[in-house]
Amino acid sequence: MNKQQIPVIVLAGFLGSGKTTLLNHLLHRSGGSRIGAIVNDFGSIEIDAMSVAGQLGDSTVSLGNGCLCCAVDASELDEYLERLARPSAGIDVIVIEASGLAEPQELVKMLLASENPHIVYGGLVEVVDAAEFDATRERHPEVDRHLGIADLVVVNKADRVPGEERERVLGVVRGLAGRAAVVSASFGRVDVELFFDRAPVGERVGQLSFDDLREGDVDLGDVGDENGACEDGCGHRDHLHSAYESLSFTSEAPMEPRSLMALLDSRPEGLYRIKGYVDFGAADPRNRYGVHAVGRFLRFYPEQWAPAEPRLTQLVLIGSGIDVPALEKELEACRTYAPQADEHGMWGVLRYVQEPDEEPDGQPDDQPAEAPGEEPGAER
Ligand SMILES: Nc1nc2c(ncn2[C@@H]2O[C@H](COP(=O)(O)OP(=O)(O)OP(=O)(O)O)[C@@H](O)[C@H]2O)c(=O)[nH]1
Repeated sequence: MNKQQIPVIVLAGFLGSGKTTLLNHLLHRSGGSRIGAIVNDFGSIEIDAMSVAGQLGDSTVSLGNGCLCCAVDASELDEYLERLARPSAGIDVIVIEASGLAEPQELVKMLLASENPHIVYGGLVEVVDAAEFDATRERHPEVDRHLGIADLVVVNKADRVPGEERERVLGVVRGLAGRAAVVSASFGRVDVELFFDRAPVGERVGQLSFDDLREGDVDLGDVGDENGACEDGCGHRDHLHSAYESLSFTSEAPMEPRSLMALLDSRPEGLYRIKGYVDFGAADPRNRYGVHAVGRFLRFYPEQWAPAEPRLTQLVLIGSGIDVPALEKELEACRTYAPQADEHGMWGVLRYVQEPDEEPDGQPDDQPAEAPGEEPGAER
């Protein structure tokens, strides 16, 4: 490897497996290394990019609204790589966080094909949600193929899976991952050296070529197949995202907590992933609520509004077989214009706020939220 070349690592994994959490861990624990991040959001509101520490700046860029694997040409990616790899940026390693529905081999191919002399492909890291692993594989057998081309697999959410079951999942993943290193983690807390120094650099990465990737190639011949082609007609009928739709919802009016909880508590099976931020207005004027749903798992994360931050609700909902217009109407119906909050309205939300002992370890720029109890109308 040319010393001047910056390794570019692809961070992939199914919806909600913990890619952004892991990227934030890397950013916080990078020591003297400077990480450039490219974040690819599936929805048109760039929630992942907003959740990345430091957010968008000279070292983090966002590529939103669709999977990078279906970019008609790779020029946008090249442009970002160029920007991050220029010597004046002082970047040591670049991490591309793929959307949760991206086809990793397409991203790897783009990197291998890049003519940018400053970068070199640095390996594929797949993040697996240990708690959802069986269900995800059942719905998407393609996941096995993704693990087969990985250089490092992080079996995340170990905290949600008891000992024996975790060992079983690790065993299955090891069987599928071939020669990749497999590590178990909670909240993406992996040894950072796995990324920057030791793995995923190694024989396997050195050998990965177009030929390796071709084995897992999909049939690109069926453009327009109504059961398979991507919305944008790229024809990648076997891509995970071909069966998924997303809804991006923004509201300037606050959300009424009881109505929103009624909607979330009865969300349809196919609505696998929800992420974003909610403004509950008078029910808790101090905090915005980060929200994450992954399968049946739901959590709210209160955090203080920044002083000049516009009070918006911004949500991305991703699912398969969902009725997008109906969901949008239901969300619109949750908006409230009432100046006073319902006294116990937040109870339903606070059930889903994580306990302190579930928290990932304190990160330098974590901003603790204050309980809404001090505000009129909000109680725990
Ligand atoms: N219990 C538990 N929750 C986790 C862990 N890692 C991440 N989470 C939570 O899982 C949810 C999704 O995490 P993200 O890091 O946003 O997942 P992602 O893979 O970036 O999601 P997409 O970009 O939508 O595919 C969040 O609520 C995280 O706090 C973990 O190890 N244990």
